[in-house]
Amino acid sequence: MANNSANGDHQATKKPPPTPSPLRFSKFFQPNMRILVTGGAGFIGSHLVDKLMENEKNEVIVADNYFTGSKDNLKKWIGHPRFELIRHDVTEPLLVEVDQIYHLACPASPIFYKHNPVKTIKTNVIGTLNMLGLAKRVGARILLTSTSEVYGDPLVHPQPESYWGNVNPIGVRSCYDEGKRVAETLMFDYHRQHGIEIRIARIFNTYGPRMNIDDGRVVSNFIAQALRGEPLTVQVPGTQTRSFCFVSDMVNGLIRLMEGEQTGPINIGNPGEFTMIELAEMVKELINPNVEIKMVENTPDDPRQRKPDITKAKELLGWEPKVKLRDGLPLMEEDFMLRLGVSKKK
Ligand SMILES: NC(=O)c1ccc[n+]([C@@H]2O[C@H](COP(=O)([O-])OP(=O)(O)OC[C@H]3O[C@@H](n4cnc5c(N)ncnc54)[C@H](O)[C@@H]3O)[C@@H](O)[C@H]2O)c1
Ligand SMILES: O=C(O)[C@H]1O[C@H](OP(=O)(O)OP(=O)(O)OC[C@H]2O[C@@H](n3ccc(=O)[nH]c3=O)[C@H](O)[C@@H]2O)[C@H](O)[C@@H](O)[C@@H]1O
Repeated sequence: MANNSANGDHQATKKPPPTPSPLRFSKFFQPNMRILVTGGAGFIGSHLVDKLMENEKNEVIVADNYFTGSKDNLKKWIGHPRFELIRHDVTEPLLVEVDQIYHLACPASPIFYKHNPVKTIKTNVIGTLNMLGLAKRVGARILLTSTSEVYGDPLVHPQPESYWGNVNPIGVRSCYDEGKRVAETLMFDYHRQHGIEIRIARIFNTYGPRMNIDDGRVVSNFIAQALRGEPLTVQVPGTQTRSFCFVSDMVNGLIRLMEGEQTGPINIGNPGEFTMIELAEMVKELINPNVEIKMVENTPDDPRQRKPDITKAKELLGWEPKVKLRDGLPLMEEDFMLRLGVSKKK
């Protein structure tokens, strides 16, 4: 494992953070916490918005270009006095007055981020630069949703935050992996150079209701296939592993990180590790025992194993996931059946 002293030291910035709006300290006017969620119309973002809106002291602004997200995910909040939805691409500057920024905007599914790789890089680099510029101007705290893909095809297992990763810089996944690595670099440079309050979450595979049907990610693919009675497509060799975190656990982890004192990066994920064959067998057992499991071709640079070391999240945030994969998968079923217009096949 590479020695990564930088991971521990970056709290010690000399510069004071920029001053938040004077209203924050007003004696007579107590404003709500104004929170920007970029990518809030997407899968994780919309669940995060639901949770943030539960707190009556929060005002939530979502900025999203709807590339992989949808207004449907937010329909219960449209028209709510504490909620605003802006069609906006983060590669363009955004002028809003906020206290916190959850910066999620970025396609997450490999088929979407590979669809227009140059745009994916721009979203990660220029988009993060713009959101950091906004954080600097208004004195907001900013949280980046980075990814376990910064570890690439990891040579250390499970992956602690101190591991620097094994990433192909010129492969078809690089627009995402390297884009997020640059986004992390930008976060720390703004922190050290300008005193911005930053938080970095390294998210491991997350699943749950509202994932795009057929967006190519393995859990949504298998559930949709099982409900349609189609074969579950396990990409070879099938022994590659992933660790799957239910979305409600993820959202709690992100909020804890934002509210705490740690910059991160901190792994947020569920350490339960499964091969893709094991996942297919579980979906078959729980959703539709009549479907076949079919081996199909894989895509280049697919990481062979992935499992978070969540010691830091446990110790520093007091966070750990609660929902086991076996309990989480059935929680997606109803949402997928409704959207697919099918009933359970048994
Ligand atoms: N879901 C996972 O397993 C996972 C794992 C690691 C990291 N993440 C990160 O978490 C975040 C959310 O992931 P998700 O699974 O909800 O994905 P998602 O694709 O459902 O959501 C991403 C959202 O960002 C929006 N978006 C994309 N490009 C944009 C742009 N240029 N300007 C404005 N909006 C833009 C999309 O329209 C969508 O609403 C992403 O940053 C992703 O990299 C997710
Ligand atoms: O956790 C992460 O950091 C990243 O996880 C995902 O990346 P990946 O793990 O490759 O996600 P999937 O596309 O769901 O693939 C997982 C595994 O399932 C396999 N797979 C996928 C789809 C399928 O139909 N069958 C199948 O066996 C793939 O070969 C791969 O080994 C996404 O790239 C990002 O959302 C996220 O940043």
